Amino acid sequence: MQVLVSAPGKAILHGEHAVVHGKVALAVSLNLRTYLQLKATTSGKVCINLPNIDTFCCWDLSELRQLLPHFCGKREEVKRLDAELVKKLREFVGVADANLDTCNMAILSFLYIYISLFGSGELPSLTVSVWSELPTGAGLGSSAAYSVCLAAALLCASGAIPAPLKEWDHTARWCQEDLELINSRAFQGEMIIHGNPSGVDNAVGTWGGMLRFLAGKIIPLSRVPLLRILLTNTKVPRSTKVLVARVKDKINKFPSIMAPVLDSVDAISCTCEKVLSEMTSEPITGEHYNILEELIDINQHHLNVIGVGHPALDTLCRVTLAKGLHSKLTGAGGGGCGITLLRPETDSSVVQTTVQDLRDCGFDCWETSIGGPGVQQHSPLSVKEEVLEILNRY
Ligand SMILES: Nc1ncnc2c1ncn2[C@@H]1O[C@H](COP(=O)(O)OP(=O)(O)OP(=O)(O)O)[C@@H](O)[C@H]1O
Ligand SMILES: C[C@@](O)(CCO)CC(=O)[O-]
Ligand SMILES: [Mg+2]
Repeated sequence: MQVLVSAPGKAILHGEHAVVHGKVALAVSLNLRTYLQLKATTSGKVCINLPNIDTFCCWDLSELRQLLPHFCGKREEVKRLDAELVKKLREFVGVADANLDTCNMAILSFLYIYISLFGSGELPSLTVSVWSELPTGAGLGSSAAYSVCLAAALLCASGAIPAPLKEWDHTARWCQEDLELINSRAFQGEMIIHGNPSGVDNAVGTWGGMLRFLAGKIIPLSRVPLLRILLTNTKVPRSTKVLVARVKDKINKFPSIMAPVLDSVDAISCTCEKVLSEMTSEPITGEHYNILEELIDINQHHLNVIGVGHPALDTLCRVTLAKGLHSKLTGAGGGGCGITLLRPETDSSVVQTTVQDLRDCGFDCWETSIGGPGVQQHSPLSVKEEVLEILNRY
């Protein structure tokens, strides 16, 4: 048995952090994807290869079986983590509670999904290799794309969902019911990595396209205008888990001050959704873009107020504004990535000089297309050769 899957990263247009506290977020998938290959083996081992984060691990099945007595097998409850299993896995991997180490988080989420799916039967011997085009830990949903790929491949390997790819297909997607299963298992992976995720990132990784997310409810936005977006990675490292916890502390400390800010972010997401919808039903005017730009500016100020800005993100906003372009952070902030809205009439020479100015600040910067498909199964022919070469190295 062999399964090859991929899931996209995401950009949040509006609503990051507020969405954790029950407000609306608008998010869109990117054309940057994470790829995962799972191979059933007869080695009696479970191996995981994560070259993006330089992590390679193998365990004997006999070692992993020791975890099973602590796994109670009530697997229908997927909205919460099995605290006993998490504790046991932390001991097994040797991670303290507060440890946020990149490789430990990735290993823990893999082992959690693996044990919770296979723990009540025979543990299979397999090798999983992951490669991503997304920067890790930079606000583009790398953790969600990783968790969605793990969930899809392991659910397939367990037989809980079918492999949708037919002999003659290059790519295939699962039916709605299977996507819901993938999304809920991926949410568990996100809980391990994020602590308290809203679920918006794994929803975009699962369904792709643009969606509105509110309190776990996912509404795909099918009629959206084509937006041109510049992505900038400030390369300032940050952890979503730490930033989400920091925002929660601030809300607890200043509830009456922070609540109106979150309400305002909610109103920004709703206004943006309305404008985007108008742009598909009436001729697009400069005024539509003026409003989208103002919403970006207001939200960026709010994100600074809730404590998730960074001087490098201020630099991004300043450098792009000097060219008449508007930017905000995307994802958890504290560094990582920002988005810049390009107007249809923005000349390519302006884009090029902006990109150069941002690169001169030490940032990575590229124009991206948005709205790509959610989680997919692939035939090897439909995956870029360089990606296949990396996955097949292990
Ligand atoms: N390609 C990958 N291989 C292995 N682990 C990965 C990969 N991509 C992400 N991860 C895991 O996800 C963690 C980063 O998640 P984090 O939520 O902090 O950032 P993000 O998802 O990129 O940004 P955001 O949540 O703001 O969109 C890494 O520390 C690692 O554990
Ligand atoms: C910061 C946050 O709102 C988005 C991270 O991409 C966290 C979440 O929703 O889980
Ligand atoms: Mg994440």
